[in-house]
Amino acid sequence: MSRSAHPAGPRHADVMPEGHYSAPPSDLNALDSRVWARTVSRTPQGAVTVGGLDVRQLAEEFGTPAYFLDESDFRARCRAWRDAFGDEADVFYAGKAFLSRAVVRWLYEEGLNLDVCSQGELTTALAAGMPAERIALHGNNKSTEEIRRAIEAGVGRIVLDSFQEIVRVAHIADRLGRRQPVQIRVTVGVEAHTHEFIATAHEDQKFGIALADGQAAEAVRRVLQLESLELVGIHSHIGSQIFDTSGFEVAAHRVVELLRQVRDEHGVELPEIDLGGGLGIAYTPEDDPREPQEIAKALGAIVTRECEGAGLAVPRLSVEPGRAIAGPTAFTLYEVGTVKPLEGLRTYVSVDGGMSDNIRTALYDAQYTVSLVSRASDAGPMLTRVVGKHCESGDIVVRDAFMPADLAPGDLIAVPATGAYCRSMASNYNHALRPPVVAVRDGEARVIVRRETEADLMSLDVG
Ligand SMILES: Cc1ncc(COP(=O)(O)O)c(C=O)c1O
Ligand SMILES: N[C@@H](CCCC[NH3+])C(=O)O
Repeated sequence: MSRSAHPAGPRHADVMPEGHYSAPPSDLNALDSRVWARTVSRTPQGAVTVGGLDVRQLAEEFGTPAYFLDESDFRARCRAWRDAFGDEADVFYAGKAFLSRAVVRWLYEEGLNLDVCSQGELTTALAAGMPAERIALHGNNKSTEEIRRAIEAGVGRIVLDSFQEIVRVAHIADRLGRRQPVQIRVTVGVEAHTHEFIATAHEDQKFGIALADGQAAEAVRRVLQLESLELVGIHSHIGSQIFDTSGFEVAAHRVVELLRQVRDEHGVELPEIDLGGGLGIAYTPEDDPREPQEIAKALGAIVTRECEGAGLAVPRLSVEPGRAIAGPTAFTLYEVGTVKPLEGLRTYVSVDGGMSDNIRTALYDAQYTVSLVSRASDAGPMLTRVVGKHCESGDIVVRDAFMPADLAPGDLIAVPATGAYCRSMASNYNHALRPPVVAVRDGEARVIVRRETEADLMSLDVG
């Protein structure tokens, strides 16, 4: 549909412009519990609260844009994963989704382990007191310094990603006089039904060692020969924002086949299998994620069945959810700066943040919803595009959203489900100051990552 074909007309015209939207929701003031953190609700007076605190007061105190994270929801999700997998399995929260020292303490207290994939994440984890044996180190190109720090700290596992890395980790462990537990990350050849940039188990990509051509079996041979490495298991991560367990089923089948091969060739039964993370969340009410209980049951059953078929003892299972824990627990609060109607197209709503605090829309064409939160409105719907303030026309936060037609500068709007991969992927584009993360719980709000300041920016610019 070409844009010039759209007649000028009412704000949401008879001939609708291209986009991902369906009909306007019947109630623009409703907050769909599938996409909002658990303690978010709208008061009878119209404003929205989180953890019992009014967003207008939060904006007043902490400014906008800002991420507000529902701590009790985060902790509840940790517990749900922990309880669902029980004592026979380990849950490693994937720190890349969002990590801070407060988060590390919550993970520790709720009984989760932690997957880190960089020195910064490792430092954060250790600084907040996560016991090293509960940390796993990932990465397709870990530096020698990262490896040294991890081994010295005594991390529970390093996940090996290439043949060069096998030698590198073995050498460093040897020099430090350690025997380091390791897993080998394999690519199982599954095409995950997700965006190309976040699928990770097809063979033509940078992560892992391929099962298909015997490379993974060769990696096992090499690791088993190295005194300073203790091979504890095989790791597979098939991608991200995945809704069904069929990809995990194929992955488990192929990983168990490798375990069988290893037993037959070396007489060794590897005690661990990690199926990675990647479980999807609801960004819009159309998304239908599985509950941890259901996932745990399905994955446990798949692994048990495959191992029984191969005559192997069932290894200890681990998983690495990041998005599924952090994602739904936060929203980004923005103030509307300008409202620009383009007749017959849509209304552009500019907010005080943008692609610097949420790159996912630009990067993956991710879909989000948005709501007016500083008041309720009984105005009719208008089709909007929520955009940021960056010098980039692709600076879109929410591509298509219906908002009340009386939306005006000064209103506060919020985008839910921004707890994962928003603050952690935030940038300083246009010298933006990255927003704070404010944890809210039982009527109290606390900054856990402070807003960047101009002084922070200037301190990097050494003249
Ligand atoms: C090895 C590994 N584990 C876990 C995750 C976490 O993924 P998600 O946040 O989608 O659960 C990732 C990222 O995709 C990953 O690469
Ligand atoms: N950052 C991605 C997912 C990649 C996860 C890490 N392998 C996202 O926002 O969806």
